[in-house]
Amino acid sequence: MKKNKIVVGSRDSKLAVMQTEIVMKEIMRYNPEIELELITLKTTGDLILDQSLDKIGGKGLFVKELDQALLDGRIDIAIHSLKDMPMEENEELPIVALPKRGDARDVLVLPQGCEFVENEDKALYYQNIGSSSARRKLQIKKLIPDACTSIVRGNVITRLAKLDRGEYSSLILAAAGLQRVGLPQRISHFISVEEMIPAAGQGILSIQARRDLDVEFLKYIKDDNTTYAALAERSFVRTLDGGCSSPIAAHATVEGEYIKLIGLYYNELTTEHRVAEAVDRKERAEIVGEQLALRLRGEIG
Ligand SMILES: NCc1[nH]cc(CCC(=O)O)c1CC(=O)O
Repeated sequence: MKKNKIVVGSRDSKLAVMQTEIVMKEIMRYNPEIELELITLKTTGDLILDQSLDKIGGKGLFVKELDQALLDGRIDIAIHSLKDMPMEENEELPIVALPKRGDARDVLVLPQGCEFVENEDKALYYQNIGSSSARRKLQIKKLIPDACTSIVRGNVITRLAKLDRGEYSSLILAAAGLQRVGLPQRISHFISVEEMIPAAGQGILSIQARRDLDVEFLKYIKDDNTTYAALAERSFVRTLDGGCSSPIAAHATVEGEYIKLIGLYYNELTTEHRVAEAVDRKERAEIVGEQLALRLRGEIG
Protein backbone atom coordinates (compact mmCIF):
# COMPACT_ATOMS: atom_id res chain seq x y z
CA MET A 1 0.00 0.00 0.00
CA LYS A 2 1.38 3.39 -1.02
CA LYS A 3 0.51 6.36 1.16
CA ASN A 4 1.15 10.09 1.06
CA LYS A 5 0.75 10.45 4.78
CA ILE A 6 2.88 8.30 7.09
CA VAL A 7 2.19 8.07 10.80
CA VAL A 8 5.41 7.44 12.70
CA GLY A 9 5.41 5.79 16.12
CA SER A 10 7.99 6.19 18.85
CA ARG A 11 8.42 5.44 22.52
CA ASP A 12 7.92 8.63 24.46
CA SER A 13 11.35 8.90 26.07
CA LYS A 14 13.50 11.86 25.10
CA LEU A 15 16.05 9.61 23.37
CA ALA A 16 13.39 7.73 21.40
CA VAL A 17 11.75 10.96 20.22
CA MET A 18 15.06 12.58 19.25
CA GLN A 19 16.00 9.44 17.33
CA THR A 20 12.63 9.34 15.62
CA GLU A 21 13.00 12.98 14.62
CA ILE A 22 16.40 12.21 13.07
CA VAL A 23 14.78 9.53 10.92
CA MET A 24 11.78 11.73 10.09
CA LYS A 25 14.09 14.51 8.87
CA GLU A 26 15.84 12.05 6.58
CA ILE A 27 12.55 10.78 5.22
CA MET A 28 11.39 14.35 4.52
CA ARG A 29 14.65 15.21 2.84
CA TYR A 30 14.14 12.54 0.21
CA ASN A 31 10.33 12.61 0.11
CA PRO A 32 9.15 16.21 0.39
CA GLU A 33 5.71 15.17 -0.89
CA ILE A 34 5.03 12.85 2.04
CA GLU A 35 3.32 14.23 5.13
CA LEU A 36 4.63 12.79 8.40
CA GLU A 37 2.92 12.66 11.76
CA LEU A 38 4.57 11.58 15.02
CA ILE A 39 2.73 9.59 17.69
CA THR A 40 4.42 8.65 20.97
CA LEU A 41 3.46 5.68 23.12
CA LYS A 42 4.37 4.63 26.63
CA THR A 43 5.90 1.16 26.73
CA THR A 44 6.00 -1.33 29.57
CA GLY A 45 9.78 -1.01 29.64
CA ASP A 46 9.45 2.70 30.39
CA LEU A 47 6.78 2.23 33.07
CA ILE A 48 8.44 -0.41 35.24
CA LEU A 49 11.57 1.30 36.47
CA ASP A 50 12.32 -0.37 39.76
CA GLN A 51 13.46 -3.72 38.38
CA SER A 52 16.26 -4.89 36.17
CA LEU A 53 15.10 -5.34 32.57
CA ASP A 54 16.52 -8.83 32.51
CA LYS A 55 14.12 -9.83 35.27
CA ILE A 56 10.90 -8.37 33.89
CA GLY A 57 11.07 -9.71 30.37
CA GLY A 58 13.89 -8.09 28.45
CA LYS A 59 13.94 -6.35 25.13
CA GLY A 60 10.40 -7.10 24.01
CA LEU A 61 9.04 -4.69 26.61
CA PHE A 62 10.10 -1.68 24.62
CA VAL A 63 8.53 -2.77 21.37
CA LYS A 64 5.28 -4.54 22.27
CA GLU A 65 3.07 -1.43 22.41
CA LEU A 66 4.46 -0.15 19.13
CA ASP A 67 4.00 -3.57 17.50
CA GLN A 68 0.33 -3.47 18.49
CA ALA A 69 -0.08 0.07 17.14
CA LEU A 70 1.42 -1.06 13.83
CA LEU A 71 -0.89 -4.06 13.63
CA ASP A 72 -3.94 -1.91 14.48
CA GLY A 73 -2.99 0.62 11.79
CA ARG A 74 -2.63 3.45 14.33
CA ILE A 75 0.91 3.96 13.03
CA ASP A 76 2.56 3.02 9.71
CA ILE A 77 6.17 2.76 10.81
CA ALA A 78 7.93 2.55 14.17
CA ILE A 79 11.42 3.79 14.94
CA HIS A 80 13.49 1.84 17.46
CA SER A 81 17.04 1.45 18.63
CA LEU A 82 17.95 -1.77 16.88
CA LYS A 83 19.65 -2.85 20.08
CA ASP A 84 16.27 -2.94 21.84
CA MET A 85 14.61 -5.15 19.24
CA PRO A 86 14.21 -8.88 19.81
CA MET A 87 16.45 -11.05 17.60
CA GLU A 88 13.48 -12.97 16.22
CA GLU A 89 11.66 -10.76 13.77
CA ASN A 90 7.88 -10.71 13.57
CA GLU A 91 7.03 -11.66 9.97
CA GLU A 92 4.10 -9.28 9.91
CA LEU A 93 6.24 -6.39 11.14
CA PRO A 94 9.59 -6.59 9.37
CA ILE A 95 12.53 -4.27 9.85
CA VAL A 96 12.46 -2.49 6.51
CA ALA A 97 15.37 -0.04 6.69
CA LEU A 98 18.49 0.68 8.72
CA PRO A 99 20.00 4.15 8.27
CA LYS A 100 23.76 4.63 8.57
CA ARG A 101 25.05 3.59 11.97
CA GLY A 102 26.05 6.19 14.55
CA ASP A 103 28.73 5.73 17.19
CA ALA A 104 28.65 2.12 18.42
CA ARG A 105 30.92 2.63 21.45
CA ASP A 106 30.11 2.57 25.12
CA VAL A 107 31.33 5.49 27.18
CA LEU A 108 32.10 6.29 30.78
CA VAL A 109 30.16 9.20 32.23
CA LEU A 110 31.30 10.97 35.40
CA PRO A 111 29.23 13.20 37.68
CA GLN A 112 28.88 16.78 36.49
CA GLY A 113 32.09 18.69 37.18
CA CYS A 114 34.39 15.64 37.28
CA GLU A 115 36.98 15.18 34.59
CA PHE A 116 38.47 11.92 33.37
CA VAL A 117 42.25 12.30 33.45
CA GLU A 118 44.37 9.69 31.67
CA ASN A 119 47.14 8.17 33.75
CA GLU A 120 45.59 9.20 37.00
CA ASP A 121 44.30 6.87 39.63
CA LYS A 122 40.73 6.19 38.57
CA ALA A 123 39.72 3.91 41.45
CA LEU A 124 37.24 6.56 42.56
CA TYR A 125 35.34 6.40 39.27
CA TYR A 126 35.00 2.65 39.43
CA GLN A 127 33.81 2.16 42.99
CA ASN A 128 30.10 2.26 42.15
CA ILE A 129 29.38 2.14 38.44
CA GLY A 130 25.73 2.31 37.52
CA SER A 131 25.00 -0.38 34.96
CA SER A 132 22.40 -3.12 34.92
CA SER A 133 23.71 -4.70 31.75
CA ALA A 134 25.38 -8.08 32.23
CA ARG A 135 27.39 -7.36 29.09
CA ARG A 136 28.82 -4.13 30.47
CA LYS A 137 29.38 -5.57 33.95
CA LEU A 138 31.37 -8.54 32.71
CA GLN A 139 33.54 -6.46 30.41
CA ILE A 140 34.26 -3.65 32.87
CA LYS A 141 35.36 -6.22 35.45
CA LYS A 142 37.71 -7.64 32.85
CA LEU A 143 39.20 -4.22 32.20
CA ILE A 144 39.24 -3.06 35.82
CA PRO A 145 39.18 -6.01 38.23
CA ASP A 146 38.38 -3.79 41.24
CA ALA A 147 35.35 -2.21 39.62
CA CYS A 148 32.01 -2.48 41.46
CA THR A 149 28.69 -2.08 39.71
CA SER A 150 25.15 -1.56 40.87
CA ILE A 151 21.77 -1.59 39.19
CA VAL A 152 20.49 1.50 37.43
CA ARG A 153 17.30 1.72 35.43
CA GLY A 154 15.37 4.46 33.76
CA ASN A 155 16.03 6.42 30.62
CA VAL A 156 19.28 8.21 29.86
CA ILE A 157 18.15 11.51 31.41
CA THR A 158 17.01 9.83 34.63
CA ARG A 159 20.30 7.96 34.89
CA LEU A 160 22.32 11.14 34.51
CA ALA A 161 20.26 12.83 37.23
CA LYS A 162 20.94 9.90 39.59
CA LEU A 163 24.64 10.11 38.81
CA ASP A 164 24.75 13.85 39.48
CA ARG A 165 22.87 13.37 42.77
CA GLY A 166 25.75 11.18 43.92
CA GLU A 167 24.02 7.80 43.69
CA TYR A 168 26.82 6.43 41.49
CA SER A 169 30.48 7.20 40.92
CA SER A 170 30.06 6.81 37.15
CA LEU A 171 27.80 5.33 34.49
CA ILE A 172 28.43 3.31 31.38
CA LEU A 173 26.13 4.38 28.56
CA ALA A 174 26.00 4.18 24.79
CA ALA A 175 27.77 7.08 23.06
CA ALA A 176 25.02 7.27 20.44
CA GLY A 177 22.34 7.85 23.06
CA LEU A 178 24.14 10.81 24.63
CA GLN A 179 24.99 12.28 21.26
CA ARG A 180 21.41 12.00 20.05
CA VAL A 181 19.87 13.63 23.12
CA GLY A 182 22.25 16.53 22.59
CA LEU A 183 24.53 15.76 25.53
CA PRO A 184 27.81 14.71 23.88
CA GLN A 185 29.63 16.86 26.47
CA ARG A 186 28.58 14.35 29.14
CA ILE A 187 30.89 11.75 27.60
CA SER A 188 33.91 11.62 29.92
CA HIS A 189 35.76 8.79 28.20
CA PHE A 190 35.18 6.66 25.10
CA ILE A 191 35.73 2.94 25.63
CA SER A 192 36.98 1.30 22.44
CA VAL A 193 34.90 -1.48 20.87
CA GLU A 194 37.81 -3.84 21.48
CA GLU A 195 37.88 -3.05 25.22
CA MET A 196 34.13 -3.27 25.55
CA ILE A 197 32.32 -5.04 22.76
CA PRO A 198 29.00 -3.27 22.20
CA ALA A 199 25.57 -4.87 22.18
CA ALA A 200 24.40 -6.17 18.81
CA GLY A 201 22.91 -3.25 16.93
CA GLN A 202 24.21 -0.55 19.27
CA GLY A 203 24.20 2.84 17.56
CA ILE A 204 21.82 1.67 14.82
CA LEU A 205 18.27 2.97 14.35
CA SER A 206 15.72 0.67 12.87
CA ILE A 207 12.56 1.32 10.91
CA GLN A 208 9.86 -1.26 11.29
CA ALA A 209 6.71 -1.37 9.19
CA ARG A 210 3.59 -3.37 8.55
CA ARG A 211 4.21 -5.97 5.89
CA ASP A 212 1.71 -4.44 3.45
CA LEU A 213 3.21 -0.94 3.50
CA ASP A 214 4.97 0.21 0.34
CA VAL A 215 8.39 1.18 1.69
CA GLU A 216 9.85 2.52 -1.55
CA PHE A 217 10.11 5.95 0.14
CA LEU A 218 12.74 4.54 2.51
CA LYS A 219 15.15 3.34 -0.14
CA TYR A 220 17.46 6.38 0.06
CA ILE A 221 17.95 6.18 3.78
CA LYS A 222 19.05 2.55 3.89
CA ASP A 223 22.74 1.96 4.45
CA ASP A 224 24.24 -1.23 3.05
CA ASN A 225 27.23 -1.55 5.37
CA THR A 226 25.04 -0.92 8.39
CA THR A 227 22.69 -3.63 7.16
CA TYR A 228 25.53 -6.15 6.77
CA ALA A 229 26.85 -5.33 10.24
CA ALA A 230 23.40 -5.69 11.78
CA LEU A 231 22.85 -9.04 10.05
CA ALA A 232 26.13 -10.43 11.36
CA GLU A 233 25.70 -9.15 14.92
CA ARG A 234 22.10 -10.27 15.22
CA SER A 235 22.66 -13.70 13.75
CA PHE A 236 25.52 -14.20 16.23
CA VAL A 237 23.22 -13.40 19.16
CA ARG A 238 20.28 -15.32 17.70
CA THR A 239 22.38 -18.44 17.24
CA LEU A 240 23.57 -18.29 20.84
CA ASP A 241 20.00 -17.68 21.98
CA GLY A 242 21.44 -16.51 25.24
CA GLY A 243 18.32 -15.18 26.86
CA CYS A 244 18.35 -11.51 27.70
CA SER A 245 20.44 -11.74 30.82
CA SER A 246 23.47 -13.29 29.10
CA PRO A 247 26.39 -10.97 28.56
CA ILE A 248 26.54 -11.58 24.82
CA ALA A 249 28.22 -8.88 22.74
CA ALA A 250 28.82 -8.52 19.03
CA HIS A 251 30.28 -5.84 16.82
CA ALA A 252 30.86 -5.91 13.08
CA THR A 253 32.62 -3.52 10.74
CA VAL A 254 32.65 -3.52 6.96
CA GLU A 255 35.66 -2.47 4.95
CA GLY A 256 35.55 -2.78 1.20
CA GLU A 257 34.23 -6.21 0.38
CA TYR A 258 34.88 -7.68 3.82
CA ILE A 259 33.11 -7.85 7.12
CA LYS A 260 34.83 -8.39 10.44
CA LEU A 261 32.79 -9.62 13.38
CA ILE A 262 33.99 -9.73 16.94
CA GLY A 263 31.86 -11.59 19.44
CA LEU A 264 31.74 -12.40 23.13
CA TYR A 265 30.16 -15.59 24.37
CA TYR A 266 29.45 -16.48 27.97
CA ASN A 267 28.62 -19.93 29.23
CA GLU A 268 26.12 -19.66 32.08
CA LEU A 269 26.95 -23.10 33.46
CA THR A 270 30.73 -22.81 33.57
CA THR A 271 30.68 -18.96 33.84
CA GLU A 272 33.54 -18.95 31.33
CA HIS A 273 33.59 -16.35 28.60
CA ARG A 274 35.52 -16.03 25.39
CA VAL A 275 36.04 -13.47 22.65
CA ALA A 276 36.81 -14.32 19.04
CA GLU A 277 36.61 -12.75 15.61
CA ALA A 278 35.89 -13.79 12.06
CA VAL A 279 36.40 -12.15 8.67
CA ASP A 280 34.55 -13.03 5.50
CA ARG A 281 32.97 -11.47 2.42
CA LYS A 282 30.28 -9.03 3.48
CA GLU A 283 27.50 -10.84 1.59
CA ARG A 284 28.04 -13.71 4.00
CA ALA A 285 27.25 -11.51 7.03
CA GLU A 286 24.51 -13.72 8.42
CA ILE A 287 26.56 -16.90 8.01
CA VAL A 288 29.57 -15.25 9.64
CA GLY A 289 27.52 -14.48 12.72
CA GLU A 290 26.15 -17.98 12.93
CA GLN A 291 29.52 -19.65 12.40
CA LEU A 292 31.32 -17.51 14.95
CA ALA A 293 28.61 -18.31 17.48
CA LEU A 294 28.83 -22.05 16.84
CA ARG A 295 32.61 -21.95 17.01
CA LEU A 296 32.65 -20.12 20.34
CA ARG A 297 29.99 -22.35 21.82
CA GLY A 298 31.85 -25.46 20.66
CA GLU A 299 35.08 -24.21 22.18
CA ILE A 300 33.74 -23.59 25.64
CA GLY A 301 30.93 -26.17 25.78
N1 LIG B 1 19.26 0.17 26.67
C1 LIG B 1 18.60 1.37 26.31
C2 LIG B 1 19.20 1.97 25.09
N2 LIG B 1 18.81 1.58 23.86
C3 LIG B 1 19.55 2.28 22.93
C4 LIG B 1 20.40 3.11 23.61
C5 LIG B 1 21.37 4.04 23.01
C6 LIG B 1 21.33 4.20 21.51
C7 LIG B 1 21.87 3.05 20.75
O1 LIG B 1 22.66 2.25 21.27
O2 LIG B 1 21.51 2.93 19.57
C8 LIG B 1 20.18 2.96 24.98
C9 LIG B 1 20.84 3.64 26.09
C10 LIG B 1 22.15 3.04 26.51
O3 LIG B 1 22.35 1.80 26.38
O4 LIG B 1 23.00 3.77 27.01
